Amino acid sequence: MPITTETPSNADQLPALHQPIHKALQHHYQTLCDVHLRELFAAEPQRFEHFSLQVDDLLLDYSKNRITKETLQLLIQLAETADVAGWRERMFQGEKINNTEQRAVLHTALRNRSNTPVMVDGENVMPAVNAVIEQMSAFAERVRSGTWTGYTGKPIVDVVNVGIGGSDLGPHMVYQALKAYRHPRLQMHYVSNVDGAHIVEKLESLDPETTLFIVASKTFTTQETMTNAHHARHWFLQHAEDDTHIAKHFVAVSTNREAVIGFGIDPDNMFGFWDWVGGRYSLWSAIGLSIVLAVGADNFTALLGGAHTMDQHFREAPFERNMPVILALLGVWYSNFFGAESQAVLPYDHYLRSLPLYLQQADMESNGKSVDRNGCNVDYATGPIIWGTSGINGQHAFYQLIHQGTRLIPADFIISVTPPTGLHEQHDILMANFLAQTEALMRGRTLEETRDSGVAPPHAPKVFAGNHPSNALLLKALTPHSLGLLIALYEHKIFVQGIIWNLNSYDQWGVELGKQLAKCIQPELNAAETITTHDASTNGLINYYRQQRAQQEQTQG
Ligand SMILES: O=P(O)(O)OC[C@H]1O[C@](O)(CO)[C@@H](O)[C@@H]1O
Repeated sequence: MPITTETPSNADQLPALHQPIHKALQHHYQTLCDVHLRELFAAEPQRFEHFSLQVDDLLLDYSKNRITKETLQLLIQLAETADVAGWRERMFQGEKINNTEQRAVLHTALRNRSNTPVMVDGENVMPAVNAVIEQMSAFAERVRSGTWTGYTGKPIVDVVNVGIGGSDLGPHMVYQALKAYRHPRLQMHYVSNVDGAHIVEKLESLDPETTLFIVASKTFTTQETMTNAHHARHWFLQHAEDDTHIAKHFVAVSTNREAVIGFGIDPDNMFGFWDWVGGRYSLWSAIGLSIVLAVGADNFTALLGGAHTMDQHFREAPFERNMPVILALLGVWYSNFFGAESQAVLPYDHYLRSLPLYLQQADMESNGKSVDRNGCNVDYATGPIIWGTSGINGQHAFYQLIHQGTRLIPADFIISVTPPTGLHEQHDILMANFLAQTEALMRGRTLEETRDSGVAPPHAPKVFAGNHPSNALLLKALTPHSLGLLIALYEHKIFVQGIIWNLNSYDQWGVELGKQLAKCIQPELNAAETITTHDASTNGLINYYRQQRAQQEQTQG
């Protein structure tokens, strides 16, 4: 039996991993865990056809996974047992599936290009969604055309997005990814860290006359963002002097109108969104304002369109042809049966270099949980550790461990067919490495093959066990549309895994405790008396810091 704090009386409410299907999968795992991928490929020459799937501009080849058709059938039964289809409908229809905060989860409404009504508390949210898109587009047009000017009449050149977590990672990643679509005059900057070095370094090169700040915060209370925003405001006023000029240089993106007004930003320059948009799912909302400024409304709409295409696919395709469902089930297979602890994300694309970072928040803040939606401790693995970096660079850093280390690390390899730069020779090298890595991980190299390959002895350290699973994701090209497809694919994968693990993927209580403690500790760093209210370690560190700082201040005079 599960180690739970509260055991639901109704067996139907038990997590899918406590239902008989789990036993069936465990049994199946025993029959497959020692089978090598080489054998699976040898037994099934049509494996690519059987285990690949295309959605619009995105191809997923999942044939290099340690699965058979039976595995998939059983995993699909697991998804059915968890009622993934029912939960999926509840999400799309605006039910409050975020049960700890009593909120709907409707990032899909933000990109609902078919504009069908989406109801929350009896109200269709689409008119409000469309109105904000209109507002962002009109504003972006003014900034891009140069008709929106700074306080001395010059067009805006630099835009600084001040935000953290979901109010930073998504827009920043998309801005990098869509470099080819950027406005030639406008440059976006992203300041997130409260470490003063981040904003100081950024402001060094900026001209207050031509800089626009977007203060991006869902709550408008996040300490890091508000501290940076106040610093930016102070810096700006040192130059502009008159605070009526703030209206031309500061805009806000938030759900908290009062706090925006309190900061001194004209509410006409506020772009709103709603509590049913989770921070890590918010790049499609007004949080994407820097994206609209950089690439224009049409390209932003194309990004939304790509995500909408994936939403429709996710909502309608049968599980056996459903890309997010398949990706999610493969992850569950490795986490809960093979004991894999992490998942590598390896984009072979310089412009997607921030995708692993973005997915770390999306996935780990969503499914990094050990209490399920019924308040019970789970006794199975949930969200994996997401990590990775851009391909080739990673090959020369950590791939050794993936190939020959002791851990099983499933990896997603991502690449575009068309290079964004037009440099075909380089792209072929990239592609060849992409393919070589997935092949090497899958095949490995036996002792005999190592000897025959002419490699000098000793041979044993040069043997590769292989049998390492990977997915290959190929975009036709990195466009706003295909990027939308890709991001939404991962969002829905996270959703499906959360349902199978019986989690609420849309709250994040785990980040709150540290925030609260920091608020207590901050004044203590400047207290006159020795601090004794914490554990010995924390007290010791606080007091060491206070003493050292006092000594340094004394020396500096
Ligand atoms: O947009 P806000 O409210 O400033 O929050 C920023 C981030 O802080 C968190 O609440 C915790 O890291 C994230 O979920 C969120 O994306």
